[in-house]
Amino acid sequence: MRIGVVAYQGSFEEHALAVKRVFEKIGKGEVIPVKRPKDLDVDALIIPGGESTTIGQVAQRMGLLEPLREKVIQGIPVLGTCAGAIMLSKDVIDAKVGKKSQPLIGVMDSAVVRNYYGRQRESFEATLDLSEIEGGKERFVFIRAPAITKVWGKAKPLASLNEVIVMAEENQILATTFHPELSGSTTIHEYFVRMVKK
Ligand SMILES: NC(=O)CC[C@H](N)C(=O)O
Repeated sequence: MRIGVVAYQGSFEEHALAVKRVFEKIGKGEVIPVKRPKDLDVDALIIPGGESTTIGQVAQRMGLLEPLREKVIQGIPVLGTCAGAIMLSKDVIDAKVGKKSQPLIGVMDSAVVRNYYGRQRESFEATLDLSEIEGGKERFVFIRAPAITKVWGKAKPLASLNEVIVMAEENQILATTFHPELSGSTTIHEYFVRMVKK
């Protein structure tokens, strides 16, 4: 199994490490940094947290955005965390400035509000109940996190925090508003690898 991690900006190295830890457990697998369309020869993709405007603009400039969107539409499994979840969502607004145009993949039936938690709580830790993906209660970090304010169609919520959706999936798309790659736990990455195997 080859998992590609979009590697322009943000926490792509931490994602690569988390995936490598899962691959060590199951005995095989390769992590590929994805920067150009030619890097897209992979079985699954991760779009990391960072700054969604930056990741989107660089992806557009590198000619990656269109082929990436094509791949996701064709059904490649994809995990988007934080900025990655923003990139995947169809409906994106910023908590402060509202609608603002930015390059997106825009395929998931979800509405996202960027920087939802505002200034005081720009970054915080919270305990999440992962029972929907056969996990327990774990602590995760939220960094200037968005919120998934709505899902529709085939998208369904997998975890919430104070009634705000923090993890959702739609077919082979998995989105989290928090940073599983910074938690030291590999529960989310293991779940994603199981999705890829299906
Ligand atoms: N940690 C993150 O990925 C933050 C996301 C960032 N606030 C954005 O809107 O793109």
